[in-house]
Amino acid sequence: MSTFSFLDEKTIAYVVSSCTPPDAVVSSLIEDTAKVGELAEMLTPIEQAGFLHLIAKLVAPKTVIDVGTFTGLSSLAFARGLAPGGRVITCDVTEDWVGIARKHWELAGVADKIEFKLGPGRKTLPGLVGEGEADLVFIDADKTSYPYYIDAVTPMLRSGGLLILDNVLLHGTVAAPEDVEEDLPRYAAEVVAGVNAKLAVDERFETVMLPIADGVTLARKK
Ligand SMILES: C[S@@+](CC[C@H](N)C(=O)[O-])C[C@H]1O[C@@H](n2cnc3c(N)ncnc32)[C@H](O)[C@@H]1O
Repeated sequence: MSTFSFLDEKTIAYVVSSCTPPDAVVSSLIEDTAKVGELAEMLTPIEQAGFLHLIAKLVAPKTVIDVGTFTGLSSLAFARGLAPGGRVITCDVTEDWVGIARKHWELAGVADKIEFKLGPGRKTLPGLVGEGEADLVFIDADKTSYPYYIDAVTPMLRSGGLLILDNVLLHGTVAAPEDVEEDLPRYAAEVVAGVNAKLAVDERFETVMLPIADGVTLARKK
């Protein structure tokens, strides 16, 4: 499975081997995801999944919103770090891979803590307004909708809550979107570069960008 990193393969392997190893459930989820073919590269890299899990344990959220379910690894990482009685609400535009997700949520004993909503994030997120405040939001779906997603979830995020954005470096293209030849990747790079620039000066948040995997931004709502 090839998930993007700025590090060379040897160094990635070293990083992964220096983290707590995945347990049997996560290993099985990775194996099942590899069988979906090329799209397996959408899976959150294993070292990033460990990072998200640790963040959840530190925050001990009651409500997590996870935009972009795929085979369920990020939701699993969050569900295992919830406060007692907490839940993860996750959405995806397709249910093609939710079978893999549900199988592993069951195996981990967290299926009852994760609610999957089918539909585009732009439709699903406004419907979450009545669900109470969120403590943690992870955005990892279509990159060109990031500005919309941030606007939609910011009012739902409690003060002190954490917004996490994935792929904020977009393979490095965000530093110079004008150098990207193809139209759609260039547009995505422009959009994400705009998000990064705006968030860095957004006074509602304290923001750090981490060069882990394809870039992860943590923004704490003041
Ligand atoms: C990078 S994957 C998510 C990876 C996942 N978070 C994990 O931990 O492995 C992106 C997911 O976003 C979904 N997606 C794409 N466009 C979407 C949209 N408009 N609304 C909701 N989900 C979308 C894709 O179907 C895909 O499953």
